[in-house]
Amino acid sequence: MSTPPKDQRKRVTLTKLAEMRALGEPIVMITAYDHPSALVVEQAGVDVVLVGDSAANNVLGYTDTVPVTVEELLMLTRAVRRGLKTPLLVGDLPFGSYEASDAQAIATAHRFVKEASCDAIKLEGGGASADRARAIIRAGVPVMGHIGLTPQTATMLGGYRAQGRTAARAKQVFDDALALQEAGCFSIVFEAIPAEVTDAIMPYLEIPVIGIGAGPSTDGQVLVLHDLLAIHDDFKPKFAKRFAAVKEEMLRGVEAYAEEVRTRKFPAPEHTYGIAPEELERFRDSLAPVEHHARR
Ligand SMILES: Nc1nc(=O)c2c([nH]1)NC[C@@H]1CN(c3ccc(C(=O)N[C@@H](CCC(=O)O)C(=O)O)cc3)CN21
Ligand SMILES: CC(C)C(=O)C(=O)O
Ligand SMILES: [Mg+2]
Repeated sequence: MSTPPKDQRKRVTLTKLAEMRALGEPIVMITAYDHPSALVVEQAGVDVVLVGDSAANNVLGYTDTVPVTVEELLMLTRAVRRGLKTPLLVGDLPFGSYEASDAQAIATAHRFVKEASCDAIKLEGGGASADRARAIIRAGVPVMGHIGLTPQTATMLGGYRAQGRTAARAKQVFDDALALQEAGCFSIVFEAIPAEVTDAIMPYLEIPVIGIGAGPSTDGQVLVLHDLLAIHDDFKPKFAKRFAAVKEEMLRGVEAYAEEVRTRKFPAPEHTYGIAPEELERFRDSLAPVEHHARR
């Protein structure tokens, strides 16, 4: 299916995502953390945009997603919102902003909707998170679940490792998926789960599943923008395919700029402002004679 021109696109709704699932049309989801990226993903015609808590490592320089705060993510999410018209915008609740109680979870979800105009929020985990998800949904905010490799609690999972690789752990993933569906989530992200395990779970789910390292049978795929564009070159899990080499291009550009400044090739006349000759002459006449030259 080709992407219609920008001005003809309709806003993506939860209903639209459910229809895409029913029709077997793959759902395209991507992260964005700033305004220029939002403009690019809007123009490319993606369906869902996540301002991931992965902004922590991808744009804020933290080593993992644990320290990023609600305030930090809200600032980035607002910047993305200003660039989006069509895709569904999902805010990612950071670690520590929803686990303590239903009241905490609802208050945080409402901030993402009221202060950054998110269409929905995402939170990590099955079990207890399913209760938090239910509470947020009852409070009027659509929730996307996220199971398998849940980076906020990676320490408890034994590090960044694929999940569901034994019969018992696969059953855990299955139970988590059903708990989130039962709680009323409109969609679930499956991260780093063997494709065969995903295949086996899919027939039990009625809501769109978006995979990242979960094989080809999910209803859609999500990747981190910085991974698929290679804006950095230090993150390469198995699922991260590179579709462009943006860091290389950025480096080339900055090196070329530095070189032209050092060789005085830049700025050229076309980058330089003029003044009418008579104005320049009057200006010069108004100056006292030059007494000494600092240089040149
Ligand atoms: N740039 C970026 N991309 C992401 O996908 C991402 C983030 N950042 N930050 C938050 C989390 C962290 N994620 C991660 C981090 C590491 C692996 C990783 O090293 N995976 C190993 C698994 C090895 C195994 O289980 O055998 C791999 O080789 O794929 C996977 C996902 C996913 N999220
Ligand atoms: C990878 C996606 C699902 C995510 O949660 C993030 O980027 O924060
Ligand atoms: Mg996340």
